Amino acid sequence: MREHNIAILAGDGIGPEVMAEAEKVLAAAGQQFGFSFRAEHQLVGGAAIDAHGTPLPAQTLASCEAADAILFGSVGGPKWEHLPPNEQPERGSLLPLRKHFNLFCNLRPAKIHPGLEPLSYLRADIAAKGMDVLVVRELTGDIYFGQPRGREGEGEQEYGYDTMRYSRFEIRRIARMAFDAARQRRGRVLSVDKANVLTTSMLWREEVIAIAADYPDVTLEHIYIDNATMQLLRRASEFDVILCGNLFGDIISDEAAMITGSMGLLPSASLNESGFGMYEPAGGSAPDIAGQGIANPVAQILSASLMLRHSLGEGAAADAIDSAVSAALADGCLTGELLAPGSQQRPLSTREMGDAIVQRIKEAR
Ligand SMILES: NC(=O)C1=CN([C@@H]2O[C@H](COP(=O)(O)OP(=O)(O)OC[C@H]3O[C@@H](n4cnc5c(N)ncnc54)[C@H](O)[C@@H]3O)[C@@H](O)[C@H]2O)C=CC1
Ligand SMILES: CC(C)CC(=O)C(=O)O
Ligand SMILES: [Mg+2]
Repeated sequence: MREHNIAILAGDGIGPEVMAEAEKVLAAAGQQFGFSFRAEHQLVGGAAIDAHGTPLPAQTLASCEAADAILFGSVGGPKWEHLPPNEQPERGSLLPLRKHFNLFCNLRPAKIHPGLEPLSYLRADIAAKGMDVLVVRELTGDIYFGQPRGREGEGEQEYGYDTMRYSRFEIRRIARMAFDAARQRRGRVLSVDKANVLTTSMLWREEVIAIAADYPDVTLEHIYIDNATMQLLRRASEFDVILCGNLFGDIISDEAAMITGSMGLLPSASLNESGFGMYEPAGGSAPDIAGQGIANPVAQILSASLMLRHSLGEGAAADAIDSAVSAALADGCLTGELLAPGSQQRPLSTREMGDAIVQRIKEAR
């Protein structure tokens, strides 16, 4: 039997709740498709601060380094917001993990599944046309990592600053990922920038155009970020691959999630050049619903599916998970945030949603 070695970092808030369901689904898929896992569970983020005084303990990093892939939940929450910025869960664990493993390529696939249009926050006639986008977000550069950054001055004169920065190399590298992905899809790349204002974006646009020359079969268009957020609402069905820097990709992927129906539906894969990856929901630790057993586990489960596909060579099992998720949703298995206001339907708990997906994986063979 094939054995995969994975590091599981559930993190904070809803992280552990949805991770438990992803692990159940992985075990069921392994049983069906003849593989098993050696999983190391490690603390990260606020949970690691509470236990070890640091958001990314050496032991957690060592487990990740030894693993074939990392399955990540989410980190952060009000409990740790008083800490100095670099010691908080997000800047002290998530961003360093992305940088440490050079996970420059973040893939966020967002789709309105046929039949699930009513879940979308789009107007019905627009949702009816569907949406199937892949946000390709650069993940290790931009204003999230650029130096210098800081705070200086005092009183009313105190100011904060960050540096938006991209090298030609970084832009070309992520642009190639987007064009390659478009070749496997509908052959269209929409590059998002703010080249009417930002110097970084001017370089971004120049380099994306240069890379496009190697992909004559792919159509390239450019759009400013402000217009992109509104066009996505107006004509979501026309978008294919959306290529973005780190900041704009962060923003537009949350919008794409809500077009499918919920933050809790959007998975992501963060990959480096050798195909090593960390897999995590696009959303965060959702402190507003944590601890209630009501979070939607689908984004975590679909992230596990992306892990099987991109890092572990288990494409058939990934297909089975994706189909089971679609089938469960189509059968009306819905967690609370997916129900329309005033709906009389009983929402499924996190665990019941996981069970519904496991059941459909087992029935599929
Ligand atoms: N990758 C990560 O670890 C991320 C961490 N964060 C952190 O998470 C914390 C909360 O951030 P927010 O801005 O509130 O964003 P969030 O994504 O955690 O939550 C935004 C909204 O979406 C809902 N939501 C998110 N996931 C859901 C799920 N699986 N099922 C149902 N509803 C879901 C939440 O209940 C909330 O109403 C912050 O500390 C933030 O820094 C935020 C984004 C990503
Ligand atoms: C800490 C943030 C950069 C995480 C986030 O919002 C994301 O990756 O989508
Ligand atoms: Mg985000």
